[in-house]
Amino acid sequence: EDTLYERLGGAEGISVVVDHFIDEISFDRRIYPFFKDSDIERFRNKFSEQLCAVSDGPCIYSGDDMPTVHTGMNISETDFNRVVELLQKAMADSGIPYTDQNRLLQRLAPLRGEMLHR
Ligand code: HEM
Repeated sequence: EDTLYERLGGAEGISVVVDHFIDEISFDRRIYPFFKDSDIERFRNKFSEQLCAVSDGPCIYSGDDMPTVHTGMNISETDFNRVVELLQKAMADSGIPYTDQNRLLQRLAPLRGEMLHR
């Protein structure tokens, strides 16, 4: 059986999704302000690594933990839902099938409590 990582297209597939995701963020009036002073190359790198790791790919996440990263941002449910929507859009635009989109989102969902209202 394929791993979710393989179903997403491996490193190449994830890199396409993350490019689309960063594009979506940069055009989004609600979410862009959170990122305006961020090092986007670092974000690209660490977020890709995290997607690889949670989808059972050959990566070990080397970024900071989720509470540390998102503390001080005061992220609301609406902000969180919007980011999920942008990631969904990025996956759809990358040709990831709907069921695989949902599989990935299900694996990220448990992290929600680590970033809200901090
Ligand atoms: C499931 C949802 C999310 C995941 C898996 C996630 C994951 C990550 C990861 C892996 C990083 C990079 C960490 C590092 O540099 O070591 C990061 C950074 C960041 N995230 Fe999230 N994130 C999520 C939701 C959100 C939301 C909802 C917002 C804001 C609305 C947000 C705003 C940011 C910002 C601004 C950075 C850059 C921080 C910096 O400049 O140092 N994230 N996130």
